[in-house]
Amino acid sequence: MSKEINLVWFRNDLRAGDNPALFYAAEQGTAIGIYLETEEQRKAHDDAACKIGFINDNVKELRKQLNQLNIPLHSFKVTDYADSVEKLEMLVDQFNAKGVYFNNEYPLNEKNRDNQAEKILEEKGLEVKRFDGDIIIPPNSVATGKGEPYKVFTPYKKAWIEFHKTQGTSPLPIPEKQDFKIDEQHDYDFAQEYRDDLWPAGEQAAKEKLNDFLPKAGYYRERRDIPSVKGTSMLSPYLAVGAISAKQCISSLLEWHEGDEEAFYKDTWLSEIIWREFYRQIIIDNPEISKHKVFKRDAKEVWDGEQELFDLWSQGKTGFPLIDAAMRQLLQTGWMHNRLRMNVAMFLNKLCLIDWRQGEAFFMRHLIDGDFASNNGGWQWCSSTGADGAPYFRIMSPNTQSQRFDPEGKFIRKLVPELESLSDKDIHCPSSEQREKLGYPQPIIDYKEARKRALDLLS
Ligand SMILES: Cc1cc2nc3c(=O)[nH]c(=O)nc-3n(C[C@H](O)[C@H](O)[C@H](O)COP(=O)(O)OP(=O)(O)OC[C@H]3O[C@@H](n4cnc5c(N)ncnc54)[C@H](O)[C@@H]3O)c2cc1C
Repeated sequence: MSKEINLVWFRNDLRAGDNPALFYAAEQGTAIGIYLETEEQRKAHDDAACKIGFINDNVKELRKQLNQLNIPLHSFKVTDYADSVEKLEMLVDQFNAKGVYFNNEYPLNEKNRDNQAEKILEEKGLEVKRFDGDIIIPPNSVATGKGEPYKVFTPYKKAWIEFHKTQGTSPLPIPEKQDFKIDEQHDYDFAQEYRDDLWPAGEQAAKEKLNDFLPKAGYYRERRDIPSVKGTSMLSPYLAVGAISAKQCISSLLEWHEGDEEAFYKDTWLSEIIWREFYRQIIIDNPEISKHKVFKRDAKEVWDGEQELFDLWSQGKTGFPLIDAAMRQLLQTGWMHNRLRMNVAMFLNKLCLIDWRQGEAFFMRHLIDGDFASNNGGWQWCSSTGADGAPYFRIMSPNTQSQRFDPEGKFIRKLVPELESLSDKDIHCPSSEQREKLGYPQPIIDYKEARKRALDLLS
């Protein structure tokens, strides 16, 4: 007797390992993979061309991986989320499927799309199964003593760890090879350019990146703030498209700690993965964030800076070497170091008084790891409007940060070559004459004045 067909609707979970929707669909019957590229929705969400290109290649790598298990993967172009639900309905009929399996996505548009798909498919008599593959502990697993969602990271992290101890860390394996003959597979190619030398696509490549990083995990705490050093994992693009799961990452981290749970739960890198979980829980609890609202309802929003400042910031022409180096890193690679993301965000928002939402959208349009929850969380943290955000008076000084985290100007020299010849001291803040001689812009703001203005407005 032939097994029932279940469609697996892939979205930001482009992997075969630790993929609950795929695993259980295959366990229950014959799995057929579907990927729907929503062109218009991507524009509406400001997704970067480099991220779209990376997704395209990850879909192709996933197809290769699945085909070895006799699981086909059909990819199609649709316009928006409403269209993707209609397409799914058609595919269900075409494949005579009994069920549709997928892993939840948490931003509001995606949640609405999924609820709509579930309703329509269930009305057609299909079995719809939803899983949580993008988060390690299921949504709403932890709450404060009053039963409310956490708004502050440290107690959230503590509760997260306690919950996690009861849950275990084993990721799901890849499904067993199925008995199915693949005929033709529909392929929609939406290739775009991205730095595939830095981020080769696929789950295998993601695992190799993780394995390169783990031996250095012991130095993460001391190196993670130095942009000239490869001190962080650079796994964010893979996590954003789901080529690797956060659970797979931390299970390897526990192995690296040789199963020593005490050391594992104290690990700084684990803490960063928990920040990712925290921001996901924040958008689950606060759907209005997906509609561009601030988390802290009483936060002051005083953003009336000149648009020209935004334009110069976005081109890496602020006259502040560290800020310009950071923005050029983003424009050239699609990625920016975390310390620099904080610096450029505070610079734009607090010192230039530009609405953080403009910076948030610019980041999405250029980041290969663009992720709504983490990006919004990061921007609202920096602008002091977010959950457990920086206090309003915390404004990073670009020159002090530059001296502290790039003391010899190694990072600046690489990204702002016109300053290469300057001494380690001068490179952080060249004199007016040096700027003129080297063709480097004068500072677009006076730091001290801008800082004072921000403090007056925000206090
Ligand atoms: C203004 C701003 C915008 C940001 N936008 C994004 C974004 O769009 N996408 C994104 O993935 N991260 C974003 N971050 C968080 C962080 O900068 C990146 O995750 C990190 O730089 C990625 O590099 P990595 O993979 O080497 O990180 P590692 O230091 O190796 O950390 C491992 C993983 O933990 C997660 N992580 C680390 N730091 C954070 C953090 N502060 N918040 C949430 N998750 C974190 C990421 O998934 C990361 O890949 C933003 C931060 C700020 C301040």
